[in-house]
Amino acid sequence: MKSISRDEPWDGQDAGEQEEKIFVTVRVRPLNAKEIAKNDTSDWECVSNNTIIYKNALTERSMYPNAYTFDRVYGCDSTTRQVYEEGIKRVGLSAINGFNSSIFAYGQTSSGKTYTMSGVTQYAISDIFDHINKQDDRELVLKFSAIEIYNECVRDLFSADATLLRLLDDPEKGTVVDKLTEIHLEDWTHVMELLAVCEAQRKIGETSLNEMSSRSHQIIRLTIESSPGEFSGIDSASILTATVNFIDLAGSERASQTLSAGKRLKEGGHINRSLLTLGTVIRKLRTSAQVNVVMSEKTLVKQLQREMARLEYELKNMSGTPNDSEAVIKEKELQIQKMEQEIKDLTQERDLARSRLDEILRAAGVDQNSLPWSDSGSWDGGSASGHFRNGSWEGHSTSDTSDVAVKVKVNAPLPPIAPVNTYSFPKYHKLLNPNEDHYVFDNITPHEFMNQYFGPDPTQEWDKTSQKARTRTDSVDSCKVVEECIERDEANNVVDTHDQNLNQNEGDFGISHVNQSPHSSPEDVSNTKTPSLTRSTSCSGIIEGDVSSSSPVSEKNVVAESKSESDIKKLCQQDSQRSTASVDEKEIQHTDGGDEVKEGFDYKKEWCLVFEEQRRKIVEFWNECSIPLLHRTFFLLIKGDPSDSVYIEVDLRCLSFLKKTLDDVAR
Ligand SMILES: Nc1ncnc2c1ncn2[C@@H]1O[C@H](COP(=O)(O)OP(=O)(O)OP(=O)(O)O)[C@@H](O)[C@H]1O
Repeated sequence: MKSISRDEPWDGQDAGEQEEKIFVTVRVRPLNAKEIAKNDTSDWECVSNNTIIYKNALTERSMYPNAYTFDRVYGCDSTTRQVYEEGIKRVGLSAINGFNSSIFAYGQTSSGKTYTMSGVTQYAISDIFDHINKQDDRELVLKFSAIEIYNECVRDLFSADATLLRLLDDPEKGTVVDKLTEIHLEDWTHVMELLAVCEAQRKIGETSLNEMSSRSHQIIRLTIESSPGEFSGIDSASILTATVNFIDLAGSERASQTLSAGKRLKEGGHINRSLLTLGTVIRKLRTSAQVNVVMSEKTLVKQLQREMARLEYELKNMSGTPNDSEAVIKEKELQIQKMEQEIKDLTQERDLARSRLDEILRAAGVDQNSLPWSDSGSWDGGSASGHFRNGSWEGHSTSDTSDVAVKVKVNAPLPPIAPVNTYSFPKYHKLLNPNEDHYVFDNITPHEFMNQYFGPDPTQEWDKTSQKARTRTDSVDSCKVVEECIERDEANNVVDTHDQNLNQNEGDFGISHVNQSPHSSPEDVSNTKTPSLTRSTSCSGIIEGDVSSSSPVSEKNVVAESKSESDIKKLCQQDSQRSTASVDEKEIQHTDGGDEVKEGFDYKKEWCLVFEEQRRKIVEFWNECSIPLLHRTFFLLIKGDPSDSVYIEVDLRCLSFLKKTLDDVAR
């Protein structure tokens, strides 16, 4: 049972003082004779004045709450008088004060709507009559009309013929029923007669659930016209009108339960559809969405349009403040809007970064003329300067104690994962800082540069993998050779300022000075001697120095063939001249004696593993971040050449940064 009341007040009442409210009550019908005979029990129980619980926790309903709260609930021992007095009366009588109001009975078939509504209607009209009799300053006229909506058709319950009525839109009154009979109420006996006619005229039918089931929606409308009394002195033209609707809706029903077929089934379809529409319209009114025109065309909704408008007002202005759930929904909507905006901004930033990166890579390829985009998996040689040369990697290694640079030439390709101070990015450097010959960017190493601009290295985890791969005995051996060579040079005090200059000017594209890096620490230094570092592992035991040609390389050989400082200088110069020489990956060249030591380190295998892992990760990121196809095509250029590792790393960092940002936003 639902009652609504609101409209213009009269009798000098202030609308603001009037409480506008939707009052919802529930009444439980007692078991009928049939149900008692079947030993049925009621599933519902009123546990307080406003809470009702569902006792039978069937699996079907286990998803739903079992306690419901309303303005008022009434058990099966309640009387209609009680139901009327404790809530509905105030709403019904509000029409006397100029407030339009409606009293709905809504519920499942055979739940007792007609039983309760007929009683409520009588009590309300009776009370209105009483009030009119007491009123002396205004003249009140009561008009009575009744319609039923049956199978989407409107019928006048006081019309002799069965002519269907049309609904018209009046600019002032809203929806009106054309040619509807309105009867002036004379007295209480007259009321009872009219109510009896309505009952007799209304379509009822027998279903398995209700012998006298209402098959139509019934609306009894009582219109109260108030005009100033003969001696009131107020302008007689000011007639005020208010209406109260008593709406007994047909009950919703399941065809399976009502066992309806044929005509009953058709009626049931109309009833359910119209009730569904009514519910949808009310729900939409609440969310301030515009009610669909098609829905408004439904007869029941159209007829109740004024009530709908009032309902909308009530729902939106409930006690002046939105209820909790509405506030939460609004808050969430705002959050969603904000997040959508953030995602939009981030997407733009990402696209911008992507296009810049693409430009950089393109430009780098043009400038260097040496991008290894060939299937051969190795560098072609050519004009590559600085760090990469003829498929080799060159750099200077220094000890933090002596600052002596020992030039190391590595024939093996650059391993894919480079720890701190081991990568160099001549291409980026040249592009971003073309006037500088050194990779150092405001005194930061390329790796720091990468960290600064592309975020932390997402491949740190893979370092472990690659480290594992590199901890093979042969790698260890080869690294030992490098370390021993360095130590040997230190021991021989081959310190020369010229060499230092040489180191700074020529070789810094390679290994950065450990003691120059802000991140350098004793640990870093010691790390440079572990096989896990790129410098060591990628050396593949190839040292431009006095390394014995015998294999495995022994300490003895290294010591015996240590270089003098002039030798080192010479080596550096030779190296820089030999920029176009082709070098076999698996050969070790001794520049002094021309001896060749062949090593069988298969770094390609390792690289393949790591490359596969990186590629997998990149594809993962693509999918997680919904990277556009255009960007993905960039990866087609990466054929798995170890020297591509720098591009892969850049890509990974960008993607991981993007992923992290998106995750943060999502959180
Ligand atoms: N509170 C009540 N006390 C006693 N009997 C009741 C009560 N409510 C309903 N009944 C009885 O239950 C039966 C069904 O009631 P009613 O016809 O009012 O249901 P309804 O909801 O209008 O059904 P429908 O939607 O099918 O028209 C009737 O016989 C009615 O007398």
